[in-house]
Amino acid sequence: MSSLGGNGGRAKSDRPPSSSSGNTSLRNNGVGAQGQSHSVRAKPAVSNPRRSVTPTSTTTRSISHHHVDPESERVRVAVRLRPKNSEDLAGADYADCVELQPELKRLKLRKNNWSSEAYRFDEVFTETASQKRVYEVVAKPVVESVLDGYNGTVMAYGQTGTGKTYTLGRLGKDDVSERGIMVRALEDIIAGTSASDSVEISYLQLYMESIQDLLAPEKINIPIVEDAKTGEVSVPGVEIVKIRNLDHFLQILQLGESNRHAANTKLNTESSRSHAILMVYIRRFAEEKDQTNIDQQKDTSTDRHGRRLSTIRKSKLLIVDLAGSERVDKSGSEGHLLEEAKFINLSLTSLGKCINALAENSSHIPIRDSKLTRLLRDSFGGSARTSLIVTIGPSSRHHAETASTIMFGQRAMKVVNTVKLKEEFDYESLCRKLETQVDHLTEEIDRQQKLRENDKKEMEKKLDEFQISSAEAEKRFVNRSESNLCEGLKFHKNSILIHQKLKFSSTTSVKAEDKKCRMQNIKEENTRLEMDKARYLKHVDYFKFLIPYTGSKCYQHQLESSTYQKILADTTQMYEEKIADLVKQIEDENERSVSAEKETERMKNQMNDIQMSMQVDYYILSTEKYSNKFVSFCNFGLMLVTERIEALNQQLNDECTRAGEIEEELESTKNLLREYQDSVQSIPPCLRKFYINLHETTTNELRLLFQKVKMGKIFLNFVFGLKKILSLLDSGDLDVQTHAVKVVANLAAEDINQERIVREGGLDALLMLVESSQNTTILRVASGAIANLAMNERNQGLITSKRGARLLANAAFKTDDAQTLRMVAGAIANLCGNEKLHVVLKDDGAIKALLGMSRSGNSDVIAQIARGLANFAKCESRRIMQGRWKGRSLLMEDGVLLWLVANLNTSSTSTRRHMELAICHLAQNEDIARDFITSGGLKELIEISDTSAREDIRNLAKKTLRSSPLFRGELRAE
Ligand SMILES: Nc1ncnc2c1ncn2[C@@H]1O[C@H](COP(=O)(O)OP(=O)(O)OP(=O)(O)O)[C@@H](O)[C@H]1O
Repeated sequence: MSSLGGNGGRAKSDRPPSSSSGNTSLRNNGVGAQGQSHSVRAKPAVSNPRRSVTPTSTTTRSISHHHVDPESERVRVAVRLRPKNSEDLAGADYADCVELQPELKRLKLRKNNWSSEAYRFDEVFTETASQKRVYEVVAKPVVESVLDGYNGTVMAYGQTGTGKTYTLGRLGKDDVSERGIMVRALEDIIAGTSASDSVEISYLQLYMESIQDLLAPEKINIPIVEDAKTGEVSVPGVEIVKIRNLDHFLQILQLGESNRHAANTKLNTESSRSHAILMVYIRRFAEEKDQTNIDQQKDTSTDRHGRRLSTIRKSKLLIVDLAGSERVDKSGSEGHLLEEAKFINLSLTSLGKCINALAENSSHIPIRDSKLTRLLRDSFGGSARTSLIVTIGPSSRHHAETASTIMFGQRAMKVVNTVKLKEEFDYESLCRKLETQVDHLTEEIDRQQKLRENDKKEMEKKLDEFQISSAEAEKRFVNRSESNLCEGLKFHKNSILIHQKLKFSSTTSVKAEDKKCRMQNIKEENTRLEMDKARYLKHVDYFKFLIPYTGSKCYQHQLESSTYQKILADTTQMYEEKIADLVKQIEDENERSVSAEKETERMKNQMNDIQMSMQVDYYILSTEKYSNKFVSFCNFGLMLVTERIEALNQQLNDECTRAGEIEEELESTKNLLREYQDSVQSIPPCLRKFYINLHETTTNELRLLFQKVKMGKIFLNFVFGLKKILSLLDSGDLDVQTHAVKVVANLAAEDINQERIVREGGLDALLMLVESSQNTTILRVASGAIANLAMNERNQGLITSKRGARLLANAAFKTDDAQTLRMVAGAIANLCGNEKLHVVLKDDGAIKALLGMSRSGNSDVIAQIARGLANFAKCESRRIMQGRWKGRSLLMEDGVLLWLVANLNTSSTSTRRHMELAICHLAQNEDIARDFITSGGLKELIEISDTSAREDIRNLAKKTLRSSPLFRGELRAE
């Protein structure tokens, strides 16, 4: 399961690399695998799987199917700076704690007063960034992917009053350009869904570890339910409202807002003390378009009632407005509010811990520590696409909170989610569809069965009739013509014979033609013979006519000669026979011709019969073929449905098996955790060896450690070694001591490590070094470490209570090394910002020492001195203005004003700004007004009101000049 609760083992190859620290180092380039795009959403190359539905038997089954097309994606983080409010402006602070470089997507945070660090984010919004732009960069890509079926989270994190609710929850009733992410997201979701889809919301708040329904505030303590198999988190008791349109949503959101509990704190009278979570549930219907089933789709994409059948994509958008992340002590919470802040801190702290653990690829993610982390388990390291906007204010007063907010954002950027498309079949529809298909097919099969039976009966009848008629025909054939009729019968059973028969038929016709020809010849021959006979008879007649007239004996003789008579008789007979024969032949031929014609006619009739029977055959054959085809089609359909059911069964089995595997995995992870905890209890031998032997370790090992710390690779994980490292601070080996103090100084640079360093005795050890070490490097590094610790309000009192101010003052006189003096001055300057320590600082000689360090002439040192004096003077003037203090400035005795007047015009711009501020604030002390005039302060104040590079300082100087009667008098006198 990959979520807040359990992706510890996942490789994070695409995690953004972190670069080494330094005065302006990039702690996190933050773009990593996702490239430079500022868009939160890299349009996923997630395929759009379609599910095919196949016809089945009459039983249907609904099996949950989660399509998984995972894609690694880092949590996207943007930072937004709130414009200065009246409090920020009134304070006319010496410097903002951040500098934005939006074109580089970079933010520079003043690390301390001599250096800053740069951090890169996915986007950096200046105070002028519009709500529209913030939505489009931070939330719109998430909203679009939610519409595509992915879960998404948009979350705001930051100190109270920095604009989380403004960014997320602004309704913009009067001015739509003011609308926040919630309204804009719903606007896009409503526009991106159709009437058949559904958009529902619930709105809840997490307050004091209790979930309350903001749409039904009477519902409190609503439990969170986690699906053991899918890990999905739900809050089943909450009200879910189906959204009709944007106006409807605005009404609901307003109702929820009015129910949201907001407690006043000193920091912001409208500060929200609860975490508000808007949940938007989207169900979208997607059409089936699987090409493989296109034919079946044509028939079955609607059920019998004409309803369309589809898959469902269910996705969820969380918009989370976290409670303020400031510390309890600073918000001035008391009593109930203190309790409340503890709970708020508990959930935010555990969110931070989870994010740290995920960013560090830890095997244990403490998701169960709070309800907030349980609710957000899918948003960090899970399968949702997540965008985080961290909001910060400009004021240096909240430097520590701003720094911790920025670090939270940086760590969140290292968290990688594995987004997954969540698509399910609309199982109800699928069942309906399968049932419909089954009904349809069953009906069709019955109908076809009936048709087939009818056809069969019809065919049998026809076959019978045909058999009868063919038997009769056969009989007739046999009777009429022994050979030809039999042949004819065979023809109808065999197409080859039919062709032969056809051929025969044409041959018969040819023979008839021959006969006609021959008849013609015979007739012609006959005619010719008849003509010969006639000619011969004429010849005989002519001889008979000549005989009486010639009397010629020869002729007589010839005529009476018996031979001649015989020849004549024979010839005559021959001709007569021949003629008779020919006549006979003609008659025979005529007879045969008639009989052949008759036969031909009969054969033609026979042919018609045969063709008729052939058509019957063809009909029988095609009907059989059709019904066979239909049967195989039905069988195919049945087979597909059966296969589909089997596949779904298989899938169910697979998922059950997978669930079993996951449970086993969980069990083994738990065992591992137990082992790990055991091993933590008794520090593993390797670690023990490493740290116990640290005394003897070479400086190279320490160097390596130092590098690691410098690279930011070791933060809280350093627990095992911190004590040992601290013990090395008083090592006899100078080299070891030097490296050890460097390690500690670098650890102290991280806010997150400071509490532990102080608890483990690190502050004492550092002060001891400042007091006793003669080594310049050690002195410089130890002072730097103390300066870092002194940035944090909670350490400042501790430092002075441990004589830190005096030790730093002594150190200031002990060395002339400019870099060491810069650190010492920086440390004192930080302490000057705490009004409770002013007296101690003065009494312990820290102010005098501060001024004394200007002897170095080093501009960096002078910058720190000026900053310290500005801090001091500002705190004093604030107390005076708030009526909490009256009296001469503690700075006057040590000659601060004279120093300021003397150095003002020779300093660099930024140092000059601090000096100008110090002069302005000192000028507000009425009790030193006269000294102020005589020391030349008034002249400088007038100059500042006119020429200062900063408008706010010019205004402060003018205001001071106006407000002091003495100054006004002086000005009039001039
Ligand atoms: N970008 C901005 N532009 C203009 N005004 C802003 C901006 N951000 C915040 N504000 C104003 O600052 C004030 C505090 O903002 P908001 O209530 O949103 O802070 P928050 O971080 O939600 O505080 P809390 O944690 O207490 O809820 C509001 O008056 C708000 O209108």
